[in-house]
Amino acid sequence: MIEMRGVTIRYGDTVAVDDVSLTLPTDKIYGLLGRNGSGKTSLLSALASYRRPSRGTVLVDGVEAFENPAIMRGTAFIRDTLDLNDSDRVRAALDVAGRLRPTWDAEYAHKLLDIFELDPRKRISALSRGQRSIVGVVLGLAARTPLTILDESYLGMDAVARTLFYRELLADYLAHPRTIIISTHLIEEVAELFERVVIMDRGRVLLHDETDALRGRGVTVTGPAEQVSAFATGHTVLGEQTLVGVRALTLDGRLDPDEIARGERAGLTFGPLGLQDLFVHLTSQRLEVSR
Ligand SMILES: Nc1ncnc2c1ncn2[C@@H]1O[C@H](COP(=O)(O)OP(=O)(O)OP(=O)(O)O)[C@@H](O)[C@H]1O
Repeated sequence: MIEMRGVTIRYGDTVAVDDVSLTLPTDKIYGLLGRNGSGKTSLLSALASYRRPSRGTVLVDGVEAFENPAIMRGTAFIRDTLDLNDSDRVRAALDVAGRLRPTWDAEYAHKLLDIFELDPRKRISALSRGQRSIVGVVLGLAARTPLTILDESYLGMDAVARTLFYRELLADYLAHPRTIIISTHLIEEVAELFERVVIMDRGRVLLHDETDALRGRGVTVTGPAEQVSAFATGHTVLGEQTLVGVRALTLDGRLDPDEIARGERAGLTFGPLGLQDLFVHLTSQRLEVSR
């Protein structure tokens, strides 16, 4: 169990994390979502023992995490800015990681480089942005640490590389269950991987729940604009998209099955609420929804 108790992180006058208490059961994949500047990286730095909170504590299985060598060896914190020696070759960077971590799987690391078609003889300084991200992802996955944190670590990767990454992450997690926390802005793309979702807003945790429970929080209804609007009367609308006469509305809450059946007979289609729609709704005050 990983616990944050009353964690506050300040930079001068800025309160980046504001009195957060959070309990994270282990061996799950978490998605950490939040708008720019909402405090995700700061929160993750405290979870990874990179930063001592201004106030509060982080406990791993009841033990204070900060400056605890065993907990730190068991934590991989991969950020978009990799802390690597630029003159090293990729192979050397992997060797360093292997010496630091008892759980490191060198064979798996090289298998991942093969999958991503990255030559281990390349120098870190010669890598493209996406290739640097691939090195980060390899360092995170092959570490097989009880706590693995990927903080927007795969942003430079192209769509093929990201798909390979999601596939590998899931396969390796199923073979070696551990706690993985992924912070991302590519919500819909990774939503399927998350067992639980934590949403931050202005330094606070707005929501922490199972992904399946969140999906049950709303429904989308799509069809001819007029019919959709008529159907939505009396419901709270969370989001709207209209394109050449077809309207898709996201409605709050579950619908009565009879109501859905009536809507389907009228030519409307229904689907579950997308995580991104819920996120946008919960964290944006400035997006006006028109009807
Ligand atoms: N080293 C720092 N010095 C001063 N302020 C900082 C520092 N790091 C972060 N902040 C501030 O703390 C707040 C939270 O930043 P943080 O990087 O944790 O957010 P984030 O959710 O990770 O953002 P993003 O999605 O843009 O990466 C922001 O207001 C940011 O300006």
